[in-house]
Amino acid sequence: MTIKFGLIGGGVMGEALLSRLIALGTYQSSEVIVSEPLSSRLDFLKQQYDVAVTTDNSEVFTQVKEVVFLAVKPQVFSAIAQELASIDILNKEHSPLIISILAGVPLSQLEAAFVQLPVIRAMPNTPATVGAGITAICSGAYTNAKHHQIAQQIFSAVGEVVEVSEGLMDAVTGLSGSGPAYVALLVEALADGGVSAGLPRAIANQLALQTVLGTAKLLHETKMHPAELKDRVTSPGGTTIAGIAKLEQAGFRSALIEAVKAATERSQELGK
Ligand SMILES: NC(=O)C1=CN([C@@H]2O[C@H](COP(=O)(O)OP(=O)(O)OC[C@H]3O[C@@H](n4cnc5c(N)ncnc54)[C@H](OP(=O)(O)O)[C@@H]3O)[C@@H](O)[C@H]2O)C=CC1
Ligand SMILES: O=C(O)[C@@H]1CCC=N1
Repeated sequence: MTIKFGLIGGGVMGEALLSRLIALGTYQSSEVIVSEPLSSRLDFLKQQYDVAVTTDNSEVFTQVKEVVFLAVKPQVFSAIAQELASIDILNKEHSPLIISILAGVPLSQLEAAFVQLPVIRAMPNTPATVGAGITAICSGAYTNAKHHQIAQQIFSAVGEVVEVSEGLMDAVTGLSGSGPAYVALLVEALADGGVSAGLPRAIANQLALQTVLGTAKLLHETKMHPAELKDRVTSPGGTTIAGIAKLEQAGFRSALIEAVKAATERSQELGK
């Protein structure tokens, strides 16, 4: 069987993508190879997804025909680029498409490492695990319509896809890439508030989670502006405006704006 998809870095995001791609049949298990340094992790991925595994990244490059998917930390990118510099990828019969989800690492660095290869930089997020992610993609100089279609197919398997210019990728990282952590914090804090107000923990967790899920669904399905929804919930002299006044006093909106900006700046730093 031809190896079509090679994953370098089978950590949180690598596995999230892998699990969906196999579950949806985008790639068969027998068409996938995963490279990871930790043998216990490799054993797990092999057992869970029935894919070929290796500790040698160069094996991925020499075997893969369609896509090499980079899902390592940005901090190890230069080591990997050096490791692969000696491999004659260009002289392979089929040059693979390189897809990188590394925060911050720009197309210029990727294209310097994978000379004349088609490269797509992408930023997915963890809801990809359940098919509810959103991924922004931007394409390098050597990509064509076919590469574009492959990337669209891969990321559509895990949620929505948007195309942006590369200059916006760090901002995407600060918002939707990191965003699931902000929302998780929100859910946890809402539940804590409920417990503080006397609710049993399990009920508070359920109320908090379904409130966030339901609100997101309502906004998504009706396309209502968030400000309009806020106005609809806020009865004059009622409970919600009392809660909102406290949030404004604590700088809730400002904290979120600053969080997205700080994460964007950190993404920019990771690319230097
Ligand atoms: N987590 C997220 O929500 C998102 C992450 N990203 C990006 O995805 C990438 C991966 O992040 P994440 O999955 O969270 O990180 P993880 O640490 O979970 O995954 C990275 C994996 O790469 C492995 N690895 C380390 N060195 C090498 C190497 N030389 N060759 C092959 N594999 C190696 C690690 O193994 P070991 O643990 O043994 O070191 C680990 O399993 C990052 O670049 C991040 O910016 C993008 C969008 C969202
Ligand atoms: O925290 C990080 O650096 C990665 C990138 C986006 C989400 N997680």
